[in-house]
Amino acid sequence: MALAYDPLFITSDKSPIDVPSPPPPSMTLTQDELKRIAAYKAVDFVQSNMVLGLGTGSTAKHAVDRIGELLRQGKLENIVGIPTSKKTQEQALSLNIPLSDLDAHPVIDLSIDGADEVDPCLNLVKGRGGSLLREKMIEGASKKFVVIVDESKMVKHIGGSKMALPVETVPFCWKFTAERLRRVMEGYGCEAKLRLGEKGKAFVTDNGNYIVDMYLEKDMGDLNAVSDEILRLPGVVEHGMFLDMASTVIIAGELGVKIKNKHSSY
Ligand SMILES: O=C[C@H](O)[C@H](O)[C@H](O)COP(=O)(O)O
Repeated sequence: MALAYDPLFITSDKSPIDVPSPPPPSMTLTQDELKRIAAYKAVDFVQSNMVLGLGTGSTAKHAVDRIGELLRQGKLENIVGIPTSKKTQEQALSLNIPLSDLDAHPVIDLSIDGADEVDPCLNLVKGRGGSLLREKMIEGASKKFVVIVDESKMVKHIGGSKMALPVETVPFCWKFTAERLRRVMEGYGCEAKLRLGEKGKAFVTDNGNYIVDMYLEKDMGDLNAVSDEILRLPGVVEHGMFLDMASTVIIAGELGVKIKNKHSSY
């Protein structure tokens, strides 16, 4: 379905316009509508003949829907999608988006995906939906990585939402790994909890692993140092901090759409 929304304005970090006049009260949008606006804007970057990383989650779902719609209408041609999860794979197949994988396409033109947190340097937290490993592999292999969020995802620092920073771990002795993780991050007031899925059992990722969610009280400061320490733990597969990976972040808010590009000052 076409989006019946004409953004009141679009600002980018190349534009000096940052504080537009507020929309009329009747324009109040739901969080899902904001996600869809950001997603549709990102799909403007898609061109025919591209290899695309297809993200996972409630925001990326709108982008995948839109790509399927444009393919069906013949406005896009010869697209190859690389899905970041089994769920996105199913969605893309249902929309007849041709699919492949990183083995066949080790370089991706453009990936579009949501995020759980975005900090002022465009570092991200991802994986609250459980798909961080495939996302990191695919988005890390992308020439351009466009992140789509509603404004609620913007934080002052990573972990700032006080919600989970996910870490994918092997199931073998997960408690041991969770405790090692907690110790690595205890200086930031960290709690580590196994993510639970259906019927109170451990949530299992697409890769057959578990997720330990880290809840932080304080700013971690040097994210690269913390990342290195986490990745050095043998039971850890990957964590949900996506550092210096996003090229562009599209933020949809009540007052319009804002586009932030990597390495710009704002
Ligand atoms: O594991 C899930 C992914 O990293 C999602 O991209 C992230 O959680 C954002 O999801 P949503 O768009 O549903 O907020």
